[in-house]
Parts: sequence; structure tokens; C-alpha cells
Amino acid sequence: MMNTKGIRRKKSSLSEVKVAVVGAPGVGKSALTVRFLTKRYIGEYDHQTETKYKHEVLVDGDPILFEIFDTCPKNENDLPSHDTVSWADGLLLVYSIIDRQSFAFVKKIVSSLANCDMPLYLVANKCDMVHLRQVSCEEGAILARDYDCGFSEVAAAEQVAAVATVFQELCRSVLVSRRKSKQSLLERMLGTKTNTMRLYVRGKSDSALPKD
Ligand SMILES: Nc1nc2c(ncn2[C@@H]2O[C@H](COP(=O)(O)OP(=O)(O)OP(=O)(O)O)[C@@H](O)[C@H]2O)c(=O)[nH]1
Repeated sequence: MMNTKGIRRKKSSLSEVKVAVVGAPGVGKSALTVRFLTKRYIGEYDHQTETKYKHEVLVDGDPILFEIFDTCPKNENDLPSHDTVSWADGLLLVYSIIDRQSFAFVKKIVSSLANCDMPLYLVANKCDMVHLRQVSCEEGAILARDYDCGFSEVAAAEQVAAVATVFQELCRSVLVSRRKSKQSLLERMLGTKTNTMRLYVRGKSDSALPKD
């Protein structure tokens, strides 16, 4: 699905960000994904198929081509596959505030990532159903602090902007992490730290600096 309204730059200048939407069955992964893509809420989806979408939007004024993988676990033990995790630049971890098991499922997913240091964003969906709440907002916030990632409670059923913000925040984390790994690759290739390099360049070009 493509939304190219308002975006005039060449495709080649786009940053691509791959997001896998993961979480227990029925937490609202498709509802959140479709809300972001179309701004609409559709109550029931095909639960049998995993779907990949493409969606172009501006994030902080820059065009971003999102690739979104709406995963579809068969049961509470069906964790995201190695292929899914290695495909993704970032994971949107979704649980439902009215389903404590789905909160535990998110923890299982993150444990299964082992040392894989990828950008994450924790989303607590169905916050329109507070009367049935099983997971407090504080628990979500604490878990996100543990994972060093962003966190929001949202309702795909009712909100448009809050859902978009979740995808945009994850996108920002992906871009930051990409910049950091490019920088550390450069440092490794040069066999030096960037700040040492900066000193060297300055020393060569700045005649006002002392010679040693
Ligand atoms: N009240 C409420 N219901 C929601 C919300 N989001 C999704 N639902 C409902 O929750 C059910 C499951 O939503 P889906 O989007 O299909 O969930 P899913 O995580 O994609 O499910 P699987 O594909 O089976 O893994 C549907 O009946 C949705 O209408 C929400 O924010 N509030």
C-alpha cells in the first residue's frame, strides 16, 4: 500500500525502514498496522496470513519508505522466526492491556532475541478497554525502561495520531541506530576513533594550533 501524497523526491533518496509487528495472537497487530496505513479501523481481519506492506510517509520532514510485516503467530508459543528478526530493522512489540499472557509473550520474544541489539518499541493496545485491564500502565513503562525503548498505551480502535506516533518513534530509533553503526564501521575501517581523526584533521589544517 503506498501513500505518496505530498512526497515529491526521487525514490532513491528515500530511507527504508523495515518494521516487524510482533506479539501474541489477537492483541491488535493488524488493527494497528492498518490504522497506520489507512487511518481506518477495521474490526476483523484474516488471521491466517502474514502480510507485508509498503508505505511512504514523511517523518520529521524526510520521506521514509516503511516496509511493515504484520506477523501472525499460530499460538502463544509461536515466537517470531529468525528470518523475521533478521529481516527487520526494528520490532514493534505489541501486547493488550486486557490480556496478561500477551504481556508475558512480549517478554518471551525479547528473551529470545538474546544479544541482538535491535531497536524496539513497546505498545500496549486496547486502552479503550480500561474496565477489563489486566496490565497496569506502570508495568508497561517499567518493562520499556528495562528494554531501553519507547512505550505507549494506545487504542487502535479509537486513535489515529497516537498509532502513527508509535511507528514514527520506532523509525527514529532505527535511523539513530543506523547512524551509530555506520559511524562505528567507519571507525573500525580507519582503525581509529572519530575524535582522534578529528584532532588529526584539525592539526593539519589549522595553522594556529601548536605543532605538538
Ligand atoms: N476494543 C478494542 N479492540 C481491538 C483494538 N485493536 C484490535 N481490537 C480487536 O481485537 C481483535 C484482534 O485484532 P487483530 O488486529 O486481528 O489482532 P492481531 O494481533 O493481528 O491478531 P492475529 O493476526 O491473530 O495475531 C479484533 O476483534 C479487533 O477488532 C482496540 O484498540 N480496542
